[in-house]
Amino acid sequence: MTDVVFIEGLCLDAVIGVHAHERLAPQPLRLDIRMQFDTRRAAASDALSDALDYDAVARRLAEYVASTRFALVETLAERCAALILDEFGAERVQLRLAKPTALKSAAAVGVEIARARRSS
Ligand SMILES: Nc1nc2c(c(=O)[nH]1)N=C([C@H](O)[C@@H](O)CO)CN2
Repeated sequence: MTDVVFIEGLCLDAVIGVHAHERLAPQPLRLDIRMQFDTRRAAASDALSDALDYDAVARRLAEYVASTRFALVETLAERCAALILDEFGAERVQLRLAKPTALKSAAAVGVEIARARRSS
């Protein structure tokens, strides 16, 4: 089963970066998220309670990211992926975290990671 619930182009702001000027104010981030989740139950019931609610994920990430002040995109990406796996029951998550304004010479910089839920 490889059903995926995705969020494309989630725009969030965070204080993030290694340079002093990045510590002074939030900067824009773009997240692209693919969450592996069996969608058959939700499709059968047509009930949001059976789905991986991407609106709830987006709202929870916005709340969490706004509270962070990491140096590296790697750290924030890791924490966001863990939050999705732990709180929303996704089997796997692929997360791309980009800084569109960090480098004047680039359209964006960032990191892409893939993490799976650890079997207990
Ligand atoms: N692998 C990484 N390299 C760099 C990062 C990062 O988060 N991960 N961050 C910076 C600066 O904060 C840059 O984004 C702004 O000048 C440089 N390299």
